[in-house]
Amino acid sequence: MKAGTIPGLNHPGRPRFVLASSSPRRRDLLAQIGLVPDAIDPADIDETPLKGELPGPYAGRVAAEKAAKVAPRHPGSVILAADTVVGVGRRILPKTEEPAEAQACLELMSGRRHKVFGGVCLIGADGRTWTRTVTTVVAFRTLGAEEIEAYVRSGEWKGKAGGYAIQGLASLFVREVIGSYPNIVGLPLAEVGGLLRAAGIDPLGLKADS
Ligand SMILES: Cc1cn([C@H]2C[C@H](O)[C@@H](COP(=O)(O)OP(=O)(O)OP(=O)(O)O)O2)c(=O)[nH]c1=O
Repeated sequence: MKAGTIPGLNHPGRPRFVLASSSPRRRDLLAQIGLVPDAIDPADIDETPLKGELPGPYAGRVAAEKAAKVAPRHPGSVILAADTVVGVGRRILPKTEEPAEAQACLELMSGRRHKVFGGVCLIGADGRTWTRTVTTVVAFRTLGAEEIEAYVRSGEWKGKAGGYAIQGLASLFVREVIGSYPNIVGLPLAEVGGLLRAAGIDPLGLKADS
């Protein structure tokens, strides 16, 4: 094997792999483990939380619904879908679209911990389905009003769960991360690697689990 190449993920004969996501972060995270999807087919579903739904179950449910929506369009393919949800206590924070929403999220998270729930759903070529939710705890330091204003002006929060993106300027706010870092960005890679292997797309070129 050539130095620096990743052996297993794109091996000939592996099942066709479809990423059911429009997120460039998810594409980048998969590229980090050497996996280039054969197709990208985002799922357009209603992401409204159910009445009283908690953030963890919500992340898993939405990921499963995204995968189930896309799977019939790709028979015989492996489908991966995900959903990233930020929760403070029992509350689900929005994917922020307006500056005032982002400001409210940052004020809420300032000086305290929140949880990022990464729901992932993988459907195998034979229709077997795995759904997992991975939790990462993130502690923000106390943020000044001017810092929050400056961050809101940056626009980096647009379309991001909880109104921030840890891979950018918001890294300045993070005092501590407990758990998977890539889960915050969009995919819990350790978990995803295990599921891919079970579905016959074997990271590191190991034999797939049966
Ligand atoms: C908390 C946080 C979220 N995010 C992003 C990841 C997700 O793209 C987004 C949450 O929205 P999602 O609904 O999980 O994903 P999406 O709408 O971007 O893409 P798709 O539904 O097609 O898969 O927030 C970051 O990029 N960095 C962060 O630190």
